[in-house]
Amino acid sequence: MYFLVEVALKNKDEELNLIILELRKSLASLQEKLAKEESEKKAAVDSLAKEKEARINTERSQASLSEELDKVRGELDGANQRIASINDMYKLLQEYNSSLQLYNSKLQTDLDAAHETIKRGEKERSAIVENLHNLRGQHKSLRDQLTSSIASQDETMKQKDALVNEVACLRMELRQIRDDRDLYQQQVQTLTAEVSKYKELATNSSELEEKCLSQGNQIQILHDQLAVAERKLQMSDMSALETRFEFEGQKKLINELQNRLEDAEFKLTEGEKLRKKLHNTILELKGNIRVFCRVRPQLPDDCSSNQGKVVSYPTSMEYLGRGIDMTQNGQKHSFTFDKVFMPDASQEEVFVEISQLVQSALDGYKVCIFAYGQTGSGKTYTMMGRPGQPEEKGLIPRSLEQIFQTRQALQPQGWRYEMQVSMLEIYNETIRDLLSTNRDVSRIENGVAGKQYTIKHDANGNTQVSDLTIVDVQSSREVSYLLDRAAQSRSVGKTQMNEQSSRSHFVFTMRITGVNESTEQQVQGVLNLIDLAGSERLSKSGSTGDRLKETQAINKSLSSLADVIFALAKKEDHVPFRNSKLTYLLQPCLGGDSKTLMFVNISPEPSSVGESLCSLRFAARVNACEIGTPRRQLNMRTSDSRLSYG
Ligand SMILES: Nc1ncnc2c1ncn2[C@@H]1O[C@H](COP(=O)(O)OP(=O)(O)OP(=O)(O)O)[C@@H](O)[C@H]1O
Repeated sequence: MYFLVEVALKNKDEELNLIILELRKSLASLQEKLAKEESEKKAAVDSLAKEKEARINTERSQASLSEELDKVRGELDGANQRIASINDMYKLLQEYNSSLQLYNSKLQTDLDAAHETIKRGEKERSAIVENLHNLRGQHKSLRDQLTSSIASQDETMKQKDALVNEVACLRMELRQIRDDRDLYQQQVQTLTAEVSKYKELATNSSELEEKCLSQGNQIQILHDQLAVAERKLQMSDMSALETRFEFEGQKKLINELQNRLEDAEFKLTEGEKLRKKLHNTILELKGNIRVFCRVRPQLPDDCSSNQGKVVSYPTSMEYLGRGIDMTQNGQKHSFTFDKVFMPDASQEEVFVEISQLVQSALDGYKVCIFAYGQTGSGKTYTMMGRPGQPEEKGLIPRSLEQIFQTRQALQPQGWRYEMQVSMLEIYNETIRDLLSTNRDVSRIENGVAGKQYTIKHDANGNTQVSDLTIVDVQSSREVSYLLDRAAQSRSVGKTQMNEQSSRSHFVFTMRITGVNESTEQQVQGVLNLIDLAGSERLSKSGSTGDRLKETQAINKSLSSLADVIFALAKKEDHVPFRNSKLTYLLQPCLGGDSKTLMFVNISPEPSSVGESLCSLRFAARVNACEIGTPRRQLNMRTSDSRLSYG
């Protein structure tokens, strides 16, 4: 029993040991699990802490993101607004673009039409010229016919006179004969009475009968002669009448031909005017700087040379009035410009060619005319003319007269114009105000510069020179007075500083503001007339000291002008306008939307042929320079604006 209990206990003990073992195992695994879970829990707590931190960070960043979002939203709204305004602007630009395209195509059609009209004009002109030639031929032959008919009429008249004389003689003879006849008839009557008396007395006298017979025959002959003379007289009257009719007819024909000739000549001049106008329009559309060349006549002071003539002009129709040939060392160099004025061209003829350009300053364009050429080639003569000789007034006084006359003529159409002028010179790269009442301020004393004038361009392409004297003017007489004052101001400089007027660039500016009182339109035009200093090489001028400095300054500004022209011609991105005062001042005229014309003045002297060739080559480059289409400054009435250059 005890054994059994012991076995049972042993079994139980084993069982319990097994259970304990199992429990231990499970405890170990539980402990392991617990440790794992604890580590997991720790990790979870860590991660929870991290998450919490992350959440806080996220919340923070969410808050900042919300802020940013708000900001971005604000910016987005702004951007949306900007996009809307850009869209509006885009639309506007598109509209503008399409209107520009329309305008462009209109201009193109205008250009084509202008070309067509020119072609037509040219054709008409040549037809008219041919017609005129034929008419002249007809006119000449008719004139010949007329002279021969006049001669034949004279002859006939003479014949008629002779016949009239003859008839008068015959009439006298006839009268005589008639008297004789009457006498004879009386005699015959008395004789017949006697015969009858004698017959009555029955005595026939055969002698008396014969006499009577012969006298009757004589009377018959005289009657016949009279009839013949009367017929002749009638015939000569008729032929004189015919000649008179013919003469009247030819006179009518000649009058008619003369009228046709005048008509054709009028048409020819009108056609020529139209051609010029269209040519100008084409040039404006092309946007080139126009160049006129003027050759001055030989002067008594010119040193005569045995080299012969160096300047000649082509006579072919194509180049007539536009071509010039310069011969150097036997080699001919040919140039073509918009117009070439020969030495005999008068100031009036030259002005006629630029008057339309001057006119456009009143229409609201910026106009710039400048004269370029070597010293003594006639720049000042062209621009200012000869003082005290009204016939030889230059372009500046003539332009002013025209402007004031047109101002008067436009008054009935409601236009009121205001004019302001300024005059300056650029001497040794320094601006001098020629209308300043305090002359010393702009002068260089002992190498120390006086008042400094600065040039500024505004966004509208208008140029202003600070502190420059600007004078309101009402008549061309006032401007003439100011021109005289400016000339005096220059000549004062000349005596005090031993300089010559030609050693500086002279710039005359007139700003024209026009308002139409009925349409409220406003135009702003500018007229710049510039007499440049003479271009010459240092070697030729032989300058020293102050003169050398002047020549160097002139050469610098003129070569800057050339650089600007060449950069424009090559369409370079950078145009060095700022390299000299002159080019900076002229920037709107050279690089903008103004109508610009250059006179290249040439001396006919053989000793100047080198300088002349340089000037002509420069002018040819200028002529090829495209500066864009001129723009008219036209808007509705605004407040007053002060003078500017371009
Ligand atoms: N077309 C012309 N007809 C008659 N005389 C002329 C003509 N052109 C110039 N002259 C005369 O030639 C001389 C020199 O002319 P001008 O003074 O105009 O030259 P310039 O080019 O202005 O010289 P500078 O550069 O020295 O000022 C003057 O006596 C002038 O009267």
